[in-house]
Amino acid sequence: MSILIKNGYVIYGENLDVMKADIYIEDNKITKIGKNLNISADYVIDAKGKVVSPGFINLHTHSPMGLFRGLADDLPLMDWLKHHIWPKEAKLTREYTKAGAYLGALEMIKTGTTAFLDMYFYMDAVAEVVLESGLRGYLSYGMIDLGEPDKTEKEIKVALETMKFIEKLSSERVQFVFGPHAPYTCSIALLKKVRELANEHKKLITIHVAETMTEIGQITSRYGKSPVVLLDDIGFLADDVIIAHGVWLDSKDIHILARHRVSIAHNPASNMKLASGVMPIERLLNAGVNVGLGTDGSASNNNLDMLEEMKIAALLHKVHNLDPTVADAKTVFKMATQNGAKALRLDAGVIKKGALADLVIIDFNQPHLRPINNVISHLVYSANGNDVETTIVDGKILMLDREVFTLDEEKTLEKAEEVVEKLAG
Ligand SMILES: N[C@@H](CCSC[C@H]1O[C@@H](n2cnc3c(=O)[nH]cnc32)[C@H](O)[C@@H]1O)C(=O)O
Ligand SMILES: [Zn+2]
Repeated sequence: MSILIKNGYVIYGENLDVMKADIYIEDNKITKIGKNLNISADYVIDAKGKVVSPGFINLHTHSPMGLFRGLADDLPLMDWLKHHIWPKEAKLTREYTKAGAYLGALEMIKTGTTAFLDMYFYMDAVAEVVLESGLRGYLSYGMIDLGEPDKTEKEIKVALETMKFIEKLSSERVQFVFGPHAPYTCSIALLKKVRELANEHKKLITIHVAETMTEIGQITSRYGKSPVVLLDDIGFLADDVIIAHGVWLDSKDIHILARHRVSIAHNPASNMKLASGVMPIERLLNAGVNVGLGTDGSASNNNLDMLEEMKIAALLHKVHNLDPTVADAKTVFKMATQNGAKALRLDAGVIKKGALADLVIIDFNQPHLRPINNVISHLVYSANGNDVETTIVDGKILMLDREVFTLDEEKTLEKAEEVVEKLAG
C-alpha cells in the first residue's frame, strides 16, 4: 500500500525543522520527502494548513486503567494503590481487562499516540487488542511477589507465558517487555531472575523506580540504600531498562543511570496528581540520560493525551525551577517522540526517509492554532489530542479525518460502561 500526504507542514528530522513538503509512504516506511511529489498512490491525503508530525510515544502507561478513571482521585500513591486500585484490580477478569485495553487503544489512536509501553495484567488480551487496533504495543506483565517465593515463581511463569503468546503472534508491532513492578513490591530474587531472562531472551525491562519519598524511605530502611543503588548493586541496570518516574534521585543515582544508559519515562501529570514530586529533568538531561514521556494510567492522570502531557511537563518544570527557560517546547517534544523511540529501540519518532511510517496529521485550521507562527510551540502549548485528525502506524491509516477504521467506537465505549457496572455490582 502507498500513501501520499500533500501540502502539509512537515516536522522533519531529529532537529524538528518545519518545512512545507509532501511525504510518500510505501508499505510501512517513509520513502520520499520533498516538494510537489508527483507520484500516484493508493491514498492521497491533502494536508493543506495542517501539520505532519511524528506519532507520539507513550513511554509509560497501564492502558486498561481507563476503566477506573475518576473512581479514586485526590489520594497519595500508597493509599491509592493499596486501598482503592488493588482491591478493584482483584476483581478484573481477562474479559474486563480487554474491554479496558480497547478503550485505551481507541483513546490513543484518537489523540495521536502511535506506540506505547504498557504494564498490566492479562497482557495476552492486551496484545490481541494491539494487533487489532493497528497500534504498536510494548507489553509487560506487571510482576509483584511481595517477597513470597511461591509468588516469585508464579509471576515469572505468567511473564514467560505472556512472552510466548506475544512471540506467536509474530507481529513486529507487538513486543514483549519484562515488567517487575517496583523495588518495593518485588524481591531481589525476582529482580535478579528478570535480569537473567532479559539477557537470555534479549528483551527490554520496565519498572517503577523512585516514584515517591515513601518508597525511598521503605527501600532505605529495608536495604540501607536508594532504589537506584540497590538495582545497580544487584546488576539489574543496563541500557535495556526503562524506569518509570525517577522522581527522587540524588546525584549519585543520576550518575549511575547515565553510566548504564538507562532510559526514564517521565510522567508529570501522574506525579502532580498523586503529589509524588518533581523529576529533576535538567540534571538528568545534563547528565545525558535519555528521558521519554508517559501518561501513566488513566486512574492517575486521568487520560492518555500525550499533547496535554507535553504541556504539563513544560509548565511543571518552569514553575518548579522558577525559570521559564527550563523544559522548552523542543526539548519536551523530543521527549514525547524520538526519546521514546530510542528507549524502545524503534526506528520511529522522527520523520525522515527510511523511518517507519508512524505519523499523525494535526488540524491547524482552527483558531487556537493560528497564526502558524511556531509549529512546535503550538503543539506543546496550544494543541490537545483532539486536534489530531489522522493517525498512521506502520504505513496503515488507523484514523482518517477523526474516523477510526480499526476499532468500533460505539461498541468500545458501551462495553467499558458495562464492565464498570459489573465491577461495582
Ligand atoms: N501481577 C500484578 C499486576 C501488576 S500490573 C501493574 C500495577 O501497577 C499499578 N500502578 C499504576 N500506576 C502506578 C504508579 O504510578 N506507581 C506504581 N504502581 C502503579 C497498577 O494499578 C497495577 O496494579 C499483581 O498481581 O498485582
Ligand atoms: Zn505506572
